[in-house]
Amino acid sequence: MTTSQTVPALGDDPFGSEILTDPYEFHARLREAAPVVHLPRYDLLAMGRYAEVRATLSDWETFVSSRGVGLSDFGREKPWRPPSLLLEADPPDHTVVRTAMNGVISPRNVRKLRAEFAAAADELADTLVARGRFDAVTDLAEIFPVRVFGDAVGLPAQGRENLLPYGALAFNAFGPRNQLLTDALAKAAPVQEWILAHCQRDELTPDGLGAEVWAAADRGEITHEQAPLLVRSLLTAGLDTTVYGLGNTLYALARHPEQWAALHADPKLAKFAFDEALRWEAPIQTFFRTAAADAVVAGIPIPKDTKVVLFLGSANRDSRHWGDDAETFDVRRSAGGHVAFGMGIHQCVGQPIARLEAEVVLGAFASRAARLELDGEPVPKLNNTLKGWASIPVRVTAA
Ligand code: HEM
Ligand SMILES: C=Cc1ccc(C(=O)O)cc1
Repeated sequence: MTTSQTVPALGDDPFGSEILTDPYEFHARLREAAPVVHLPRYDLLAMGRYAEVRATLSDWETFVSSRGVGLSDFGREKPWRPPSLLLEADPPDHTVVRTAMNGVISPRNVRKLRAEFAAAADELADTLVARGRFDAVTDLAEIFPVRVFGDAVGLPAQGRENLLPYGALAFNAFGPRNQLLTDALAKAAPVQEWILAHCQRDELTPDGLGAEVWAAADRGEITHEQAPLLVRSLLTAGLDTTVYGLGNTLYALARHPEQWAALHADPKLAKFAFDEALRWEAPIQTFFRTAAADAVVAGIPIPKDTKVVLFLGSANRDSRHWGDDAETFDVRRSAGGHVAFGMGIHQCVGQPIARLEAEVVLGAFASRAARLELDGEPVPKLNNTLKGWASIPVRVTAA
């Protein structure tokens, strides 16, 4: 008897439109069924409970990333692009590159970004609060990160419209080759060309994070052949994630006016509101690992070469860890330990930048707007990996 014949099975398609739009009912059944569940549609083993997701993310030796962190097993299929030197690498190779990237996204380099990020946030908040009614995604969440992070990396102003489609392609590519991925691949060529061109030193400003990656190569921390791939990591992971993270945070706050009131009363809650929103609606819903050896999770055998899918969004709402009010959005909750940024050696290296963006944006709006409310039906934006919104009409009442 193989594991897939001994654990409960769920016939759902977690990459179908229904669950991508609203995953929470499926997550509840997944958590209830068992610590490890078989998804026969993709012949995957799935984990939806906090304890097992956290443990599997932390056990990088057994559950490896170098065979891909999506559905595709790089041990069996050619990746759609050269694998990431961070996300899709294991120690010791990963360790060297991650150490270099930790130096690029250092506290000192992030502190240097604060003034420009805050000025851009204040300018955007002044404009949008004066307007009174706007779209929290198209006027804010999709604008702010592209402006401030695009500048921080050192990209030219022209061509930035390639960034979000490239990220969407990369995140769709972690999933199955369904219509979402097929459509993204169909229009990928010009976008990929622009991205790869702008990983080169001479396309980046001399004082940005991209230049810092190339300077790490000059110091011998990484090779010059690796440098463009590391800049590609920044361009792949640094935009869509924060766009969805900001959008999801504003959605959560607009859906819970009493939570906005708490934030308006105390704008220092901004950091907590962001973490709680990431817990409550994780921008990245799933990541995969591959068992490099026979393993056991919660007493369940997981054979070597098995692909396991980890439902981060489900783990973040597991009442076994978060208590009976796990489904409640509460900015005063201590959401520390959530897995929206992952856990372990691959835990998000860009966290400090994502948090800085959220802190200055939420702080700028919280101090200017006494009320934030939905002003129409939000429209989901479907992606195999990312959960978030294409549009969130809101209206604000100036303080
Ligand atoms: C709200 C925003 C963000 C979210 C939710 C997020 C989420 C994540 C998650 C879940 C991982 C772990 C992947 C795994 O375990 O396989 C990760 C890794 C990573 N993130 Fe983020 N991220 C965000 C923002 C950023 C930003 C702004 C950057 C760039 C500055 C970035 C760069 C990276 C990189 C390079 C990795 C790979 C790290 C490694 O494998 O060692 N992320 N992120
Ligand atoms: C968290 C997502 C993510 C996507 C791509 C990369 C990369 O390309 O290195 C890293 C993280």
